[in-house]
Amino acid sequence: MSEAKHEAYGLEKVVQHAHARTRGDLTGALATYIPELARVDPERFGIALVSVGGEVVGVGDVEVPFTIQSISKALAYCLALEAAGRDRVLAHVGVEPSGDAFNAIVFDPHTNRPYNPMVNAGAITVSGLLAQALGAEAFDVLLDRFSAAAGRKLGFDEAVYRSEAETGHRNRGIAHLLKNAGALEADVDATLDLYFRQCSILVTASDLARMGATLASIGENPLTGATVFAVEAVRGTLSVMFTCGMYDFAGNWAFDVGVPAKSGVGGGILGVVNRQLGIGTYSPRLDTKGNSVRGIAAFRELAEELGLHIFDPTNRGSAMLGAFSR
Ligand SMILES: NC(=O)CC[C@H](N)C(=O)O
Repeated sequence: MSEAKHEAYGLEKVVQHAHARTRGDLTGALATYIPELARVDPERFGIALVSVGGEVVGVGDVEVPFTIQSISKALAYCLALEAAGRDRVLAHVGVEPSGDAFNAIVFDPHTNRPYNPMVNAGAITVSGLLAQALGAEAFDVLLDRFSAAAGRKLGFDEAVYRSEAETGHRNRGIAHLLKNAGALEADVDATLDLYFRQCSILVTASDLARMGATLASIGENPLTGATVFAVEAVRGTLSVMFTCGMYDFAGNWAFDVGVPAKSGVGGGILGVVNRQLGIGTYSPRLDTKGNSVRGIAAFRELAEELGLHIFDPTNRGSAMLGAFSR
């Protein structure tokens, strides 16, 4: 599409087209490791965009709540960089892509630390750092901060939390191995409790887009004006989202879509177009790596249509939204 045509169509039309072109892909499967995730409506599909100038576009099921799951890893890492400090966080969790599945039981052999905070081993270590730094208040602080990033008070799915806690033997195994390796200092049970709780926070595609916009505007929520995260923490978070956010699909994603992102097995993807846009998608059917099939397809379409790839010289996202006009 030419630039002129884009402007005539407007961003809403571009998003509508991305939704229409990708909604027919019914491949993939719901997560089934807990009954609550296997019960969600597989047809749901929403795409939401929020600019750093505060413009909002939503198409499809953008107000349907689902559990944030692994997308919490990105925001928890951002909070840990602040609460525990950069050096302490880096001493416990690396920043190298692992190339392994999200729940792999593998640590960096050079450091005996988890590879990065975007896979379970690293995220559990981050939850431990938060549990230590914030004590019994850790979950409340985390939920408040996630809520501030979304610009509204977020809820929590008690049933998902209970199921995660009851069935999370692999995560328990990982936590004990982290403790054995010295990467995890905090109490194993307190750490896992925080990890399972943070995975069970309820969000919508619109929330993810607003959270993304908060990261895109370097920590300030563009809709509320609140300063949610420190600049340094956002920089570190976006870096690991870019290199590790899509698990063992991260390289492919960086090549094709080219924006920092984080996915979760609840079906959400949060994407950040630096200094321009937050993008949130929801579609619960997952591919074999645990990423939303239609979410990936929608991001590919948007990246192509709007030139969102970090190295794409034809970026048109901000021009269309007037994102730099304020
Ligand atoms: N990839 C994910 O979203 C994984 C989250 C899930 N609760 C787990 O820890 O296994």
